[in-house]
Amino acid sequence: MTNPSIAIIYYSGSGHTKVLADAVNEAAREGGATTALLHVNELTEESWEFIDDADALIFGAPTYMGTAPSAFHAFAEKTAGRWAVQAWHNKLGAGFTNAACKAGDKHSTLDYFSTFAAQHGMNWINLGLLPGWKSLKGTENDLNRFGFFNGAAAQTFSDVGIDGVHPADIATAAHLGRRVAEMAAVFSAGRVAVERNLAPAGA
Ligand SMILES: Cc1cc2nc3c(=O)[nH]c(=O)nc-3n(C[C@H](O)[C@H](O)[C@H](O)COP(=O)(O)O)c2cc1C
Repeated sequence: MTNPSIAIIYYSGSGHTKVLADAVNEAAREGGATTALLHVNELTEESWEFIDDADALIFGAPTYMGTAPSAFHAFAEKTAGRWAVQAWHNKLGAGFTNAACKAGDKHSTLDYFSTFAAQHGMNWINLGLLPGWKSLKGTENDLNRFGFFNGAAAQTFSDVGIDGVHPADIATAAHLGRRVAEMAAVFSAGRVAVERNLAPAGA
């Protein structure tokens, strides 16, 4: 059985979300996946081939004006031809976002990513973590410190550099990468097992 392949397709304006994308990518690799980290503005024919062949796509972008940035929407619109023939049907999908405010309408961006995946007939993998920082025992260093379920959500102050991305958010992003790698392996193995069961006896 081959390793599952995962494309991390992201946008980052000033580099904050790239730090999270790197964490997702590294964790997915450590989880046994073959990965490609792809900026939406730098997609080549090879990138598109990797995306089309991948078992899972992880979408990442900061939240701009309550949704993903226009560059990500431009990427999404370029996939309309694939949508028309459901070329990504049954791939796995997941997402992460980052914003300056604690809430910052990050929810809309994650919802948008999952809707985009649903339009393509993909299966959405959620974050799979209980919320952190929700009682007096919790701290801002908890995993999933903003209590999202649909994906990984981070907060980075607008006046800091890439060193200012919070370690708990980096760890939460890494969790998502590991989880998608694990789910992609389960899904690929399951597909092989189902196909074997469906094969005519003696085949
Ligand atoms: C045009 C624009 C719109 C933004 N809109 C939001 C927003 O709706 N909510 C929010 O909390 N932060 C917003 N921000 C802040 C960014 O989400 C934040 O600075 C983020 O860390 C940038 O990530 P990046 O360095 O990967 O581009 C906005 C920033 C820009 C440039």
